[in-house]
Amino acid sequence: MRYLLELKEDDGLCRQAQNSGTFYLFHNLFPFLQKVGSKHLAPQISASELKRILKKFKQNKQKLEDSVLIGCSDECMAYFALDLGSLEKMDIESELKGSFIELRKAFFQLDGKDAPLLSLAQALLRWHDTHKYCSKTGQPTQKNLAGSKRVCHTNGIIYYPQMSPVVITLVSDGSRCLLARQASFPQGMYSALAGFCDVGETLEETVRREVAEEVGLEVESMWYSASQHWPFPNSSLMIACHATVWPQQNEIRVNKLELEAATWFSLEEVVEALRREPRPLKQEDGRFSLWLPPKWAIAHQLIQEWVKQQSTMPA
Ligand SMILES: NC(=O)C1=CN([C@@H]2O[C@H](COP(=O)(O)OP(=O)(O)OC[C@H]3O[C@@H](n4cnc5c(N)ncnc54)[C@H](O)[C@@H]3O)[C@@H](O)[C@H]2O)C=CC1
Ligand SMILES: [Mg+2]
Repeated sequence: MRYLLELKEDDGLCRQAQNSGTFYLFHNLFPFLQKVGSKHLAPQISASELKRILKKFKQNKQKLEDSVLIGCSDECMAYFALDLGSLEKMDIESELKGSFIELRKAFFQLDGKDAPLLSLAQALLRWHDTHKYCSKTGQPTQKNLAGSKRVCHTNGIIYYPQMSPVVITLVSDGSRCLLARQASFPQGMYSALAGFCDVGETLEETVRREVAEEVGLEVESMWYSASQHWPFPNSSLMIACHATVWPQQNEIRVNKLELEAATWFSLEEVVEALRREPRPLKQEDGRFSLWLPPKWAIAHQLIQEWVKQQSTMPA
C-alpha cells in the first residue's frame, strides 16, 4: 500500500517501476484479452515485451509514460495499463494473439482477479482521455507519471480522478425480495434497484428516494452490506444495502421511465435462479427464465445474503 503511494508521489520511482513492471493493454478503452475455453484472460505484458512491440510498430519507448498505475503485487511488481489506440488494432491483435474486446461484453467471463483490475484501468484511462484540458483556463493539463492526478500548470489546479457514488439496494418485505430490470438488461436478467446519489444526499436518503422513485415503496429500515467499483457507463462506487418495507405496504408501482419491470420473488424462485448459469435461457413458452447477476457482481452478493438471512429466520 505504501509502495503504491510512493509511486504516485514520486515520478522518478514510478519511471523505474514502469521499466520493470507489467502492462494490461487497451485499444480505445477495449481491453486486450485472450480466450481460453469459455473464459477470457487478460495477459500481463512485461515491460521488455512491450518495448519490443512499440519498436516494431515504430513507436517511441516514451509511450510507456502514457500508462497509468493500477496496482502492484505483494512483491512490489507494479501493474500498469496502457491504451494503444493510436496504433492499428488488427496488427497488435495478430502480434499478441488475442483481441481487444468491449469490456462490457467480456466482463462476466473474466477471471475473478482480472475483472477489478481491468475495471479500474478502464475507468482511469477514460478519465485521463476526457480530462486533457483545465475546465477553468482551457489550457492542457499534464498527468503525473502514475496517472493518479492531472495538473494545470497555468494556475496550479490539481484534478483527481472522479467516480460517482451509486446505491444498489435489495428490498425485502420480510418473505420476498424485490428484483427489477431495465429494458437494456439481457433477456430474463433481474437485479437489485440502483441509483446515483444526488449532491448533498446521505446514502440513507438516496436509498429512500430511489426506492420511492423507482417502485413507489417506502423504506422501513436499511443497512449497509459492502461496496464495489463499477466501470459502466463511467466510474461508479456501488454501495450495496439491504432495505425492508412494511409487509402491509408492498404494492409495487413501477416507474416505467426507468424500469421495464419490478416484481416480488419468493425464496424458492431466487434459490432456483441462483443455481442457473448467468445467461439468457428461453423456456418452452417463449419466455425467459429468471437469472441473476454473476457471482462477483455486488448485486449477486446482496441476493446471496438475503437468501442466507431467510434460511436463518425463525419460521
Ligand atoms: N450491478 C448491478 O446489478 C446493477 C448496476 N447498475 C449500475 O448502477 C448505476 C446507476 O443505475 P441507474 O439505474 O442507471 O441510475 P439512476 O436510477 O440514478 O438513473 C439514471 C439517471 O440518473 C441521472 N443521473 C444522476 N446522476 C448521474 C451520474 N452521475 N451519472 C449518470 N447519470 C446520472 C441521469 O439522468 C440518468 O439517466 C449504473 O452505473 C448502472 O450500470 C444498475 C443496475 C444493476
Ligand atoms: Mg435506477
